[in-house]
Amino acid sequence: MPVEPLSRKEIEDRLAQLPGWSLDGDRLTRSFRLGSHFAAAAMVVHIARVQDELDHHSDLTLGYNTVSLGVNTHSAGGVVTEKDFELARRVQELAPAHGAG
Ligand SMILES: C[C@H](O)[C@H](O)[C@H]1CNC2=NC(N)=NC(=O)C2=N1
Repeated sequence: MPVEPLSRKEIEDRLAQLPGWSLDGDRLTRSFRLGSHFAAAAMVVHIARVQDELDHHSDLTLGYNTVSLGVNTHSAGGVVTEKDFELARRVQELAPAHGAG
């Protein structure tokens, strides 16, 4: 089933439930700060597993004590869809276990 682009209002309504996430152009983005570089690397692996499960993948960047994501839906023309929010919610759920804020 094709995924449809979300309207600006639909995106803003969903962002209101996702602290720390924002719309940067046509991508949902968020950065997390962690207690160590190794903790950040572990969170990247955890996110990678979820992304494979969802078959939906962000640009996922490991920095010094940071993890950053940017995601949109290529198959919908590189815009934000419900699939991006599904991934963002899953990342929000796993973040506390990594001490990520
Ligand atoms: C074949 C596979 O389902 C597609 O390439 C998936 C994989 N992961 C994806 N990730 C993202 N962010 N957008 C997509 O359109 C997408 N498509």
